[in-house]
Amino acid sequence: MKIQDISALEVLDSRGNPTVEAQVILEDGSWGQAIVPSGASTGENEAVELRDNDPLRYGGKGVRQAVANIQTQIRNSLIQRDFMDQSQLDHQLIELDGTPNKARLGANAILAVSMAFARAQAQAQQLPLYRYLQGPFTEAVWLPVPCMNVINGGRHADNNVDFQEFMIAPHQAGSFAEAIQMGETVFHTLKALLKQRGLSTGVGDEGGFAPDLKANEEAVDLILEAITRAGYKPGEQVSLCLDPAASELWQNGHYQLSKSTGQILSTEAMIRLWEDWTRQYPIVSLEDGLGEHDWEGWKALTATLGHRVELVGDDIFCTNPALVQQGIDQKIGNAVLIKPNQIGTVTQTLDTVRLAQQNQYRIFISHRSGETVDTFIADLAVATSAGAIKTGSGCRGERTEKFNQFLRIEHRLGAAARFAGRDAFGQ
Ligand SMILES: C=C(OP(=O)(O)O)C(=O)O
Ligand SMILES: [Mg+2]
Repeated sequence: MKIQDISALEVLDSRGNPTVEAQVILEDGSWGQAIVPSGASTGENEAVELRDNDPLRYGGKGVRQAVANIQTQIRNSLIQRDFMDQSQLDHQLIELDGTPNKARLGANAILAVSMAFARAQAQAQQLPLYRYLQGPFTEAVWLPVPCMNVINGGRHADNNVDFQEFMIAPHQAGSFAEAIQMGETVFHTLKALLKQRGLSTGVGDEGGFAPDLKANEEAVDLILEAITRAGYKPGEQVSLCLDPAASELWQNGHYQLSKSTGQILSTEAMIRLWEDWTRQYPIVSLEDGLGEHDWEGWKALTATLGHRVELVGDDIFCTNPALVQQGIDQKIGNAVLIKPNQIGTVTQTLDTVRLAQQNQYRIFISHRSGETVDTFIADLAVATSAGAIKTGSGCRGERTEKFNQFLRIEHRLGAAARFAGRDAFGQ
């Protein structure tokens, strides 16, 4: 079926920065729309997010050029053409861009069109998006564990906590709906606990609380207490996932805890810290425990902890199949974080998922810290049978809308729905 029209406009993300929205209309009137998100603690090898650099508009963060690229070059090369499938469309976009990292047209422009086309095709084929995206994957009936980021630090909050994300994983649930209820109960209990301790209940970029604390460990202690007070057993019903986003701490070959004590740690000291934390606390998943340049450190971390903890690569892999392949070859990590805008098309995102799964690496689907109410990643998680998703926590609409989409999918699947549970972390 031919593409009849493509359009785009500049809209806003949850940080109030511009981002790209695209619409694709097919000749039968089927229609798809999508908005791309934006990261703050980005990996160096991510596909290029095109910004205008005009200091008089949004401090240089406008995306008018990316929008113009959709309305002119991309539109001209796609309309009145018939694409057999998602892959053909995406490869046309990659070819048109002509660079290895989508620097010419912008990954934000390309991904918005790729996602909008997927939605239009799903509508034309009368399929829910998760079924359209399912492709050669196993049956799309698995709902992931919602890993809710309840304390924010690092680049995502103006507090004194160095590590970026402290998440709860309510894995001992019978359904996604029950997991959300458990997670929200802990979230609200944590709020009451912070209030009682005289700590701030203001939230960071991803909806988790962002208090100033005595030490990074206090974040974990508070969450464990909230889990217990909420009536759950830490480690049995609700465990922890961390994303310290260690690339952000990396300075001159060391890790610097500059928001708290200023302590400077070697790679070996960081590995020891994660060994201690994962023995002491019920941590099932550790993302970016070391930085993207520290491949030797990652090898040692994987050899030390990989048999008992999920080690997720975000900045080091950038959802890029070539980098994931290098990681597999060098035995780095055992799971891949999947963020479609790190690579820039739906097809390449699915390629990375497939490569990881074929090599027994788990996948963990992720939002960005700058989000919108677009729920594409929820359908992507079900389509790929991803065991886990992180999409913030309980009180910001752009995050809860993803939870709501999972609730809709679970409702729609009815008795066929399955909840991933603890297996999602290889435990
Ligand atoms: C979601 C993350 O943050 P950002 O979107 O800022 O990269 C992350 O680091 O995993
Ligand atoms: Mg990360």
